[in-house]
Amino acid sequence: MFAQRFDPTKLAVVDSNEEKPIRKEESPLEKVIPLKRSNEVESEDKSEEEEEEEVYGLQEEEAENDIDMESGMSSYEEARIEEATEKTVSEPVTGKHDSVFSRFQQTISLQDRFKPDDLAQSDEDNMSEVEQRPLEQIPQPAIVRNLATNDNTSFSSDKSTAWMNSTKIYYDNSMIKPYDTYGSLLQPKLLQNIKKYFSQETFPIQTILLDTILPLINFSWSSTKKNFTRRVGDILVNASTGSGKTLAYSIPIIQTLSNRKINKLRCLIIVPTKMLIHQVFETLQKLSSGTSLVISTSKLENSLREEHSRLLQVEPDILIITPGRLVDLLSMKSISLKNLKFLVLDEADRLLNQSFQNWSEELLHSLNNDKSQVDTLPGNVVKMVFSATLTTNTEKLNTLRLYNPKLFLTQSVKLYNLPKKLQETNICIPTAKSLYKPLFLLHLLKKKVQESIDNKILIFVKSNEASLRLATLLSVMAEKFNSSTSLLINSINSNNTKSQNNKIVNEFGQNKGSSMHILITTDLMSRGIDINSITNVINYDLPISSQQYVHRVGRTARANMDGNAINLLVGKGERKFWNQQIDEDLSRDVDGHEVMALESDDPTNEIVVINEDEDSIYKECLFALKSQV
Ligand SMILES: Nc1ncnc2c1ncn2[C@@H]1O[C@H](COP(=O)(O)OP(=O)(O)OP(=O)(O)O)[C@@H](O)[C@H]1O
Repeated sequence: MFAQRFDPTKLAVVDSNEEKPIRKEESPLEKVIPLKRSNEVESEDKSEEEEEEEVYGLQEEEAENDIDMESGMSSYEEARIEEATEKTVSEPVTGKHDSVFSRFQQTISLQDRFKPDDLAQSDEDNMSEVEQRPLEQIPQPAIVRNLATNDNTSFSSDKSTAWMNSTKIYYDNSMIKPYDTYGSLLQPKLLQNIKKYFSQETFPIQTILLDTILPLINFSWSSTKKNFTRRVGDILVNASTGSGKTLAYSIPIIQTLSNRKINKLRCLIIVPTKMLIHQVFETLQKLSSGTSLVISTSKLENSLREEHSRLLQVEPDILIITPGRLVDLLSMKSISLKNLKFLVLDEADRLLNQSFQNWSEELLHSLNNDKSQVDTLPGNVVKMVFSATLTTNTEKLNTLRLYNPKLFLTQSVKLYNLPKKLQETNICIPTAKSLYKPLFLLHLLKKKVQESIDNKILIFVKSNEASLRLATLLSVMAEKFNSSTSLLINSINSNNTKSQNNKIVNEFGQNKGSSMHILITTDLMSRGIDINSITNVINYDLPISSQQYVHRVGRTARANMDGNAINLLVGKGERKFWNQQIDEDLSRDVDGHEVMALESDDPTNEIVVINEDEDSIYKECLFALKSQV
């Protein structure tokens, strides 16, 4: 009945026989992946969603039969899960169920012991964690990639067929050109808006995409509206964080639709979080200014009924929406996909990992139904799949039933690319000194203040509780160590209401002032958030995967600007985890930076040196914290 017990002693040891460059600090160990790692990445997304609802308080603002927008579950499903959860928890456990129930509790507690508590999940997640599946083998982790070869398809063994069948189009960071070179391919008004609101020059991913598909789009749209989508084909983009993906997909869409005569829903843009809806909307509004295009967003604070009537009154050309709300609108026939030409999945790997309500199947089912009236052939919509950590090794891309896909990527040996102006630093703390980690963080922040008061720092921790606790302790320490004037410390956590958290994020984005602004948050801020002035990202707690690392550090060094990522690594275990489970997957641009490692026994490393006075003041702060949190 329950998923097979997770036995940590049976960690999957994957023996990578292939010769691979042995890193100087790494002995020739076998690569070890915890049994649940691949699922953890999956559940990481669910827990982020749950966290999102919690932190943004989406649940309490739901109208009666609306849905949890982030989780994507309809109220019906939620009720079922709650009922099942209540039943499990409140039902008196009679004798005959005792042993089953206690085994279930043991399994959960055992899994939690081995799962970073940032995956501390709400009941729904635990319910989804205990999948109703026959007692068969738990899916083994994906085969470890052989990184020794230079062939960037070296990990092709675990790639989806969609990825394998795609036409690969490589680009590199040198591909930058003035937008004026597209004068003959772009509507004059669109070109004017790009240069007015964004830039005179392209970013590499924009160059390669516009060079490849603008001629196709312009020719196909003018010659055959019906086969236009098949002439263009589907588009997969794997491009680093902050590389301008939003603009890359928005420009071809506005270029195509600004010629339309009547407003019909021709473009659906699906994003995983509420914050991203607003960000994409702003980009499209700027690009389409001066046109009659109708761009709508799914207002998550509106009730489903209001949204339904609004969409029936005015059909938008472009709708930006989260998966959960999309499924409900489709089931209520609030929108028709009959005229759809573009389907965009932004942060696609995160979206495809969101399994709630099986949104992708629901979407494709509705698309086939609605399209059956006008075009039943494959390739009747241009699907655009974008991410900095695009899923390569799951069947999830196949569920999209891609048509003649083009895959845009850079030549890199590893799985993910980091922004080329990102400087990473590892601060290695011996386990014996881990008690002083908050004090080392204060030393680091004071050092950043000395470098520049304009520093804006995002600190990632593993859970809501850690965010609240660290913010409180830091504030106490800043006062005791006379640094409170120069540090403005805020935290995103579930103790705040949704509007308080939104206000904190907005202030952090606009912060101008005499003190350095510090925001402590969990991974809900790691996806797509575009605050270009973040100068430093500090991983106070390590992320649980290289994918999460890429999105966290991608909050800085955006749009070709400089940025710093600092990782606090406690003990040999975290150093090994960083080397083997994070660093192994990362490509750094040829003219990018090398990772710096500050060793705690390095006398010049003032961050981890403590004098006696500091020691006693710090202990006073810990004591004071006990009374506050
Ligand atoms: N050609 C350009 N020149 C200068 N800035 C640009 C250009 N294109 C986009 N930008 C800016 O770069 C920033 C990052 O863009 P965007 O958010 O689209 O990146 P992204 O690749 O989607 O990042 P993430 O993967 O984190 O979502 C935005 O502020 C955007 O306005």
